[in-house]
Amino acid sequence: MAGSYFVTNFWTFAAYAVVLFVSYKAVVYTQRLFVHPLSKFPGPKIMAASRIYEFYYDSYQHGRLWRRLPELHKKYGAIIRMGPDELHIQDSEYFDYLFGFKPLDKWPMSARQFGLDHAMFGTEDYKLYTQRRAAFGDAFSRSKTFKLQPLVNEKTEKGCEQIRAATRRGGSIDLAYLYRAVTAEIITEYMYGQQYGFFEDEKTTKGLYDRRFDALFGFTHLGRFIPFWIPILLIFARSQIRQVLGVQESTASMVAFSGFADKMLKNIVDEHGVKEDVSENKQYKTAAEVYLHSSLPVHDKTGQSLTQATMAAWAGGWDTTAFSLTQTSYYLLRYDSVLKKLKAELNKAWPQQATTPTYQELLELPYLDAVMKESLRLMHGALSRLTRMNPTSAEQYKSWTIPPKTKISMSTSDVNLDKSIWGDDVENFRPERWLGHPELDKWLMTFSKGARVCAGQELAWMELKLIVATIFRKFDMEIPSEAKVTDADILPYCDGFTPGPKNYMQRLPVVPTLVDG
Ligand code: HEM
Repeated sequence: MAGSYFVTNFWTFAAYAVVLFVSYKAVVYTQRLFVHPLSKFPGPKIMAASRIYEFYYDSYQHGRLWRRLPELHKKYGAIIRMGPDELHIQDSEYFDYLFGFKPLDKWPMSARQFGLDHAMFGTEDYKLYTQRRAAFGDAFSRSKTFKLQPLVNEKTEKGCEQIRAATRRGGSIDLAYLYRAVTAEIITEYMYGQQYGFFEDEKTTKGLYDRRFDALFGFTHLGRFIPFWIPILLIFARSQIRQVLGVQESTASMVAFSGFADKMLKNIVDEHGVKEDVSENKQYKTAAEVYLHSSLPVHDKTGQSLTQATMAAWAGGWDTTAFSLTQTSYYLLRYDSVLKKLKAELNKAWPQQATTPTYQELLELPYLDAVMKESLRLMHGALSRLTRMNPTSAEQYKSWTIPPKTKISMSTSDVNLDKSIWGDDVENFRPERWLGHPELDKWLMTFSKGARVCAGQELAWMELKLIVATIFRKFDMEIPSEAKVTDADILPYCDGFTPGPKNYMQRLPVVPTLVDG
């Protein structure tokens, strides 16, 4: 008797709960659609009511919202309501304005999407952000970057040695992997003062940029819906799921690297100590040391805070650059006329390949510059929309007044693919469009803009030019037809914040031969 009483009551309670939940949701959706301060803004009703549309395109379809948004703009205009509290604007002039030096916050959900609350990337508040950015001092400045040229050359030479080995055995080598090893070694040594062994451990290196596992579970985008889960997932569930699925150990190597970073940081702290005083005026070797000797409070320079701050800058500093290097090499090997022009310019500027050109010399080469800019334009930097929020005042976009606390998002890809700037062949790789047009530089948004512009862009530029010039001056290469490399292996397709190709992991096998002279 007591059992059936309990069951009856359970179902009554469950029915009430469902009715209550549905009524609550109906009230919320009605409020969002008809009473909300953003209800007058155009856009699909489903996006105004909930974030399910975003979830479908980004988590379920593995990062495809970035390609859907331009279609929505075509239908609804330059400003659309793309979430209950979010507006997305497609207007290159306005990008320049909003992402300039306005003291705006970042939307908390996008700031925390990788669980890096203590890093620059994860900092919402504008003031705190500028303090954390200042903590890296001149570590990523142009003048400091110039001093890193021997480091870049040394790691590039290590890469060349691997290509030479491939020529000796008459086989192929995967440039996508090789570039990751080069850029990861550069940023690891510059950040932590030690090598990790990316060249020696191909499996680990590939594990770091293999996005299949993340795509399967939609990790990158889940972080924008449930950010507090991400650190926990990364530390525990990831390795559990990996074991259950029998996925290769290399997919967990980010965790392994984190352990390595902690050890390096401990060494640095033991050696230098953590000080709040920056007046010492000392030449610090690594970016982590610069950070440690900043005026940030001690709690920002110890434990998880220190690991996150340095790991975030480290993580932003190699796959991005290597993705762009791989994409550039693919374009060069696909467009013979572009390759010939570049080689002619390099051969003239650098007649003896046994010598090493300086970065300053490479800066004088217009065609190299045009090739790199064109490849970066089509790479976009971040495929995810970037967000800003004014916590206290309204923002104005044309006749639209945007209430305070509204998330305003914009996409670098919208500017990089704006036909009114680049012309109708905007999707094509055509370096010539840059020649004699310095006014176009302002529209290259791949490193974003203003106060939160990519901190490492000077280092990225130096790596891109030195590595491409060196590899293409010293080697001829071709993509073996049996490797069946297509755009799906190389070009930006999935938004994993930074770009990923359709097949989740870049690969570019090439058969190299040595160039004479
Ligand atoms: C081709 C190479 C690169 C591209 C396309 C790129 C692109 C970007 C973009 C678009 C952002 C802005 C993200 C945002 O607004 O949330 C960013 C931020 C950042 N980048 Fe890069 N990056 C590159 C290389 C590097 C390198 C070599 C470093 C070296 C340390 C680096 C360090 C950072 C850091 C620390 C941030 C965070 C700044 C912040 O959150 O405000 N990046 N990068």
